[in-house]
Amino acid sequence: MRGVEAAAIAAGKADGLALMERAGRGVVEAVRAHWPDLAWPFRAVVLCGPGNNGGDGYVIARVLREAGCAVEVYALAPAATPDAAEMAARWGGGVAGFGALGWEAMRATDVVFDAVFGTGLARDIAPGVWGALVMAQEAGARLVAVDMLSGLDADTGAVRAAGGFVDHPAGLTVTFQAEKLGHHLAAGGELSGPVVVVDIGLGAELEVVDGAVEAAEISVERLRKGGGHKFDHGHALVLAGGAGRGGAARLAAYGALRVGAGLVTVGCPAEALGENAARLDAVMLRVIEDGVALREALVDRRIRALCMGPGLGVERAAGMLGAVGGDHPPYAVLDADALTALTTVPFPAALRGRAVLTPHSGEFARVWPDLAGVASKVEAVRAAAARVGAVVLLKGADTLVAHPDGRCVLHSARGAMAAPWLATAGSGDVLAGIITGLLARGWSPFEAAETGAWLHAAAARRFGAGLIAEDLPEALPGVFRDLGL
Ligand SMILES: NC(=O)C1=CN([C@@H]2O[C@H](COP(=O)(O)OP(=O)(O)OC[C@H]3O[C@@H](n4cnc5c(N)ncnc54)[C@H](O)[C@@H]3O)[C@@H](O)[C@H]2O)[C@@H](O)CC1
Ligand SMILES: Nc1ncnc2c1ncn2[C@@H]1O[C@H](COP(=O)(O)OP(=O)(O)O)[C@@H](O)[C@H]1O
Ligand SMILES: [K+]
Repeated sequence: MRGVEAAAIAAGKADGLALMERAGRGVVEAVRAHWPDLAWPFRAVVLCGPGNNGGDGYVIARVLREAGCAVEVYALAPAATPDAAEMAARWGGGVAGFGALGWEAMRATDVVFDAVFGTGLARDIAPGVWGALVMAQEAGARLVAVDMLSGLDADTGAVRAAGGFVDHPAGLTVTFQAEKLGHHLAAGGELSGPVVVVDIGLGAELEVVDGAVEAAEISVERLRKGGGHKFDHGHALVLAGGAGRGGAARLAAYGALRVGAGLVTVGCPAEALGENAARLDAVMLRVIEDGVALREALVDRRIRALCMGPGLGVERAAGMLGAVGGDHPPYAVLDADALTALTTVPFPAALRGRAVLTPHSGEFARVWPDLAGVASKVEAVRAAAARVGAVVLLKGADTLVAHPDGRCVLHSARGAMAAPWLATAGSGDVLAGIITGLLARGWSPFEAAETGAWLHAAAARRFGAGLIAEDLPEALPGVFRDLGL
């Protein structure tokens, strides 16, 4: 974002002061629009940092004063950039230090504006800074984060505050020109609250910011089923584990079938045949005892996609991974036990460019322990994809999908897109199945993963509260109807 601003300023599209004025005014307008119940004029506290985020704060203070609000300004340190210093001068009112902040002032205020740090956060914030934000929340004021809640890293969403931080989301975050990754990833997804974007006029061509990570999208036209018979829509094979362990694979199988694969077969050991037969109708069944049997099954080149992992058992998964190869390897989703198996067997070379790996954060740390500590989830998942030469989808409310070539998309389930009922046993198995079904239909791994994440969350939202994993495949037809399919 700062690059964008610098480019706009250099190109003569805007000067810093004009952008800051629009930013500050935009925050005040966003507050008016977001809280129609807030009586004007109100009492406000503005917390200002030394940089341009603080500069926005001084604009906010002045604009509120003009609107008749009683405003108190507290500065962590004097304004240290030319633009912020100019805005502090234009404010011209009293400025107290953070040391003067107390419960009395906080309890007497309606809205607290956090303009301490924005995109320039460079290290952990001092306890006095997060303490002030906590005090605002506990005193019952509405907390407005200017650009970023101070202490959240704008790129990674990580909290940079030793010893503590706020434990409720901001009442509102008002950001400029475009959302930042830090509003969606890690703690930022939880703590930013509703995020409103204010256009400060940087120009439409500059709106895609922070490079390379874009929002996950779907192609409705590609989801449409054209003509042809069932084999034209692909055959998916879901590998299952032994007796009593078939639930996860069955969930995946129904995900694959509902997303439109022409045929879906569950491959299980003979001991689990009876159990699966009793539970499956439209999904077919065959005995696949081990890796040798899998290799034989894959001679049928109509089997376009494999789902390996849900309920498979780590040892069985390792054997199956070793069997995938030959001249015409299938496309594959590696989830759950197949990911754990990657700690003992190598990723099959035949699946390079043909697989989607779908770890949650625990599985990610197991497979790539050295990447788990990387502060940026984007960098970690990109590095993992590059290492295996396959698509990696790192699950969570902030799902990221990375291609080995560096492309990366974010599926953020927050705000209007929230899908908290997905946090339920077996929902990941259905996601693996949905992606497998799309691979069977001929989608590329990256597109299948991106679209799978989108459909999975959309199905959860459509079903709503009370969702369990079984409901996800059943909710897909409704999602498709909503999309006009
Ligand atoms: N012209 C512009 O560049 C515009 C900038 N805008 C605002 O400017 C912000 C970015 O401004 P800056 O780049 O000045 O950065 P910030 O204002 O976010 O913070 C940078 C300042 O804080 C200090 N700092 C960083 N981390 C610290 C820590 N943990 N403890 C103590 N001090 C710390 C730095 O030394 C520097 O003085 C954006 O978030 C946005 O709010 C908007 O006004 C839009 C226009
Ligand atoms: N709070 C949440 N908001 C949105 N999606 C979530 C949330 N919690 C979990 N999910 C999604 O639910 C799925 C859970 O998968 P996983 O952890 O593998 O569970 P399981 O192994 O029980 O199937 C993932 O797709 C994940 O992205
Ligand atoms: K801030």
